Amino acid sequence: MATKEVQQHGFQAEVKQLLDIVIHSLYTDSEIFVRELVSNASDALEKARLKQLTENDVYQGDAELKICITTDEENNTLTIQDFGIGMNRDELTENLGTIAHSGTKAFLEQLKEKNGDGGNADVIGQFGVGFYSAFMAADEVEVSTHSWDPAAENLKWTSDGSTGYSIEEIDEQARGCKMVMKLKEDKAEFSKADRVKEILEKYSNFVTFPIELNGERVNKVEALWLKSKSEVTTEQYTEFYKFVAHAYDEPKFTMHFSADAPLAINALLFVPGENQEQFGMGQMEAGVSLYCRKVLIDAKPQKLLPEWLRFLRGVIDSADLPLNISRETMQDTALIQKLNKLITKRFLKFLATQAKNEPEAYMDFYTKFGRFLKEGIATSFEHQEQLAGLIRFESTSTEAGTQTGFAEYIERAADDQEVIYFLTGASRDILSKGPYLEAFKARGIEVALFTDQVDQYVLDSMPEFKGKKLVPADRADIELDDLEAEGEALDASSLAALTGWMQDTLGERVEKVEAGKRLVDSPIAALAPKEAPNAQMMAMMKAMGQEVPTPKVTLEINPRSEVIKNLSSLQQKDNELATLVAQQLTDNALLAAGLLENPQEMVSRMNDLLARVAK
Ligand SMILES: Nc1ncnc2c1ncn2[C@@H]1O[C@H](COP(=O)(O)OP(=O)(O)OP(=O)(O)O)[C@@H](O)[C@H]1O
Repeated sequence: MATKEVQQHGFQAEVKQLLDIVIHSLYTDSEIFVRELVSNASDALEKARLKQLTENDVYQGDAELKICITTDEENNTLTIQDFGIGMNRDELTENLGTIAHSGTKAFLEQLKEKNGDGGNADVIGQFGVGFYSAFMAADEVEVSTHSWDPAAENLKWTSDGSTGYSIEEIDEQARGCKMVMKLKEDKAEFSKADRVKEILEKYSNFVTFPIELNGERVNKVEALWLKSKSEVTTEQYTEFYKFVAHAYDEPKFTMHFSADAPLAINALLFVPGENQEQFGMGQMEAGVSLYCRKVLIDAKPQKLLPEWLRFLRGVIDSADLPLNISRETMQDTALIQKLNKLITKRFLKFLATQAKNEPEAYMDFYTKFGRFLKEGIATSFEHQEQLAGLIRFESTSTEAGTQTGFAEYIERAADDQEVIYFLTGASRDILSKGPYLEAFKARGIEVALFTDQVDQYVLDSMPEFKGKKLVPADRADIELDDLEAEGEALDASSLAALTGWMQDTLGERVEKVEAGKRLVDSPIAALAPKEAPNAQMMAMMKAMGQEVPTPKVTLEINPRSEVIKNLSSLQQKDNELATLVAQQLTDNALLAAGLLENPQEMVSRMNDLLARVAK
């Protein structure tokens, strides 16, 4: 036959960078390349199985879905062959010449960030680098392949993992991929059957397809999720998690349950040990696969669970699903919606139990994954109440650093307290020093303190919890009981004169000035109107590039405060100085509320005031 053309290609720059890391500095544990390649083979087989269900014409449609591994000590090679989906020419270039998948990209970014402090090991532990890991053990890798598509060519991809690769057409190739690793001299261990068997048993026991090593079956196919809980050990769960999630950490929580009604479900779900989004690696992809009686329907179904549960990993198997369901039509079926609702409820109930029975583990989970629950509150009305019960926060009734929940808040509150008070801000310390809490403290009313940037947004989308309205403690319209306050107050007529004068003096700066009962120690507080966004919300809107007009506040003055009393008499004697003091008090109140727009003006006024005092 005629000689076939060999195409030469260069690697994308990122691939070169990755290969360099993989080959020179990455793993001491080079054995993991076997797992990476077997897991790719298993993915390819799952894709082939789906093609067989959905396509009329699949190349070698009756090929057995299995992985065959061969060791050759004499030639120092290891061969991993699958009869999966294979690759055509474009796919070879795309998949084995560039880095398109998120896992590896994220890995490179993390590495870039951490470079310099020598702390690569912890980053590396969290990722797999997929196919390219073959070059940890091999000088040269050959991938011979035929795609599922009958019209595709028989191809061979070859590379030494340095600058590029070649692709040539070959005569015959079974469907799937056959990877031949020409092992490095010092990696000859991987051409030994016993060594490879040991690795396969360690990592690939749960692979759902048969794995044969030199013709002998090595893995036990275990659909762990179909077993009963009592038959499964913690180690098995952990290994299974690592396999399905391509993870390297230990699961934080494992939820294994089955139900017969209203749907037949077997689910095995894991909360990972770490939240990858916390490492700034962009949004995670959904990671719970959908099976029907052990047959994979979709590895990453988008609507099987709400988006805010994208951190979950694992398997949901429902015998009620039609087997030949296609990905496109599956997403919106009533059945998927039912599964979604049912499993979400069940999982939230599971979390509530964890919170009760294992509060420490729950808090650790909450610290890492709490943002997802908040996202749920803001986007998923249906589960809001359940989610709200899982939210944790500090409050004026907890020690600094100790968190509580809404249910406990209600338990502690007086029977006639109809609402839940809260305050949002940058930190507990800042909130405690502000003017808003003192009125509540004086009356023994608990205020929940929220200090995460997203909290205001989240709380705005949650009007109540168990029938109790959520009320921000810095709003002007809060009515608190009268309190017998200590200290002599300014008399009524002076007070009326003072508020009137301040109102005129401050003009447009404020909505109104009034004497209030809520202040105990502070002379003055700026209260936001009921409907206005508060300071935290405004900061968030500004960060998102939105125009946010500063709301006009109501100033509440404390008639028992020394400054206020002095201001009242000063105003009679020295209107100019009194005006400076009133303006300054206003700025102080706005500053405490996080609403001060123009601090420069305040500084020059302060200097004026100081000059007068220091005379
Ligand atoms: N045995 C195979 N059969 C078919 N396609 C494969 C095979 N191995 C790899 N590929 C293709 O090459 C792509 C890149 O593989 P690689 O192992 O580098 O990353 P990945 O498996 O997508 O991601 P990761 O390993 O980070 O989870 C795969 O997404 C897949 O499309």
